[in-house]
Amino acid sequence: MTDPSSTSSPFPPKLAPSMLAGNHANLRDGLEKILKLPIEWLHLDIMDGHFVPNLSFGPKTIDDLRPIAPDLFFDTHLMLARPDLMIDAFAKSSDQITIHVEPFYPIRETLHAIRDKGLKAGLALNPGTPLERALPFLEEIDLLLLMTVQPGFGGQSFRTEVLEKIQAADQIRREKDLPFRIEVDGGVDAETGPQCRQAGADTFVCGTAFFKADNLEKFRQGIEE
Ligand SMILES: O=C(CO)[C@@H](O)[C@H](O)COP(=O)(O)O
Repeated sequence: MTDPSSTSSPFPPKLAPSMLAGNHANLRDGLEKILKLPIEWLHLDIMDGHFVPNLSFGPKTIDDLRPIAPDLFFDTHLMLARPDLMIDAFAKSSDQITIHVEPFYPIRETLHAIRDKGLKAGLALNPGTPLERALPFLEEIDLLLLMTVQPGFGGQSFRTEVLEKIQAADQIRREKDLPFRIEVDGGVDAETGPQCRQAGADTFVCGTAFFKADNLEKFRQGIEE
C-alpha cells in the first residue's frame, strides 16, 4: 500500500476526469456526474488524426461545455501536429493548454502565446520521449504532462516504465525549485494512480477508470486524498 504522505509534490493532488471516455452523444451527462463531486479539474483531449491516429472533438464542443461547468478548471490537451495554429481557438474556454514537445513547430513561442492569453501552459511528452526534451522549457511551464500510454485512445494499459521518468521530473523540480505540476495520463486508476503519486505526480487524468467506477466519490477519494 502506497503511503501518499511520502509524495514530494508541492501541489495538492487533483483528479482530472477525461471527457474522452464519456458518451460523446451526451457529454452533458458525463459532465454532470463530475459536477456532483468535489472535483475541480476537467481534462479535454483534442486529437487531429495526424499527430495521433484518432479524432476527438474541437473548440465548439469545449465552448458549449463551458457554461455547464463555469467553475471547473478546463485542462485542454492538444494532441495536434500544429498546436501553434490552434491556440486562439481553444483559449476562449480553456484555463490551461498543454502542447506536445514531439512535433516540429515553435514550442517556446507557443508556450508564451498561451501565457500571454492569461492561461496556464503545459508541455506533454509521449512515453518514449526522453525527459531531456522538456528540460529547455521547464522554467516556462505550469504543468509537465507525462503520458503513461501512447496518446490517441482511451482504455489502454498503464506503462509502468514511465514511473522512472516521473521520479526524475520530480527530482529536477525539487533541485531547481520549479513550480510546475506533474500530470499523468493514460491507464490511471485506483492502483496506478497511487504509484504515480508515490513517484512524484500530483495531477491524475482518468478516463475509463473514472467513468467505469461503481462509486465515483470513493474513486475520487482514492486519487485525491
Ligand atoms: O490523452 C489520452 C489518450 O490519448 C487520455 O486522456 C485518455 O483519455 C486517458 O484515458 P484512460 O486511459 O484513462 O482511459
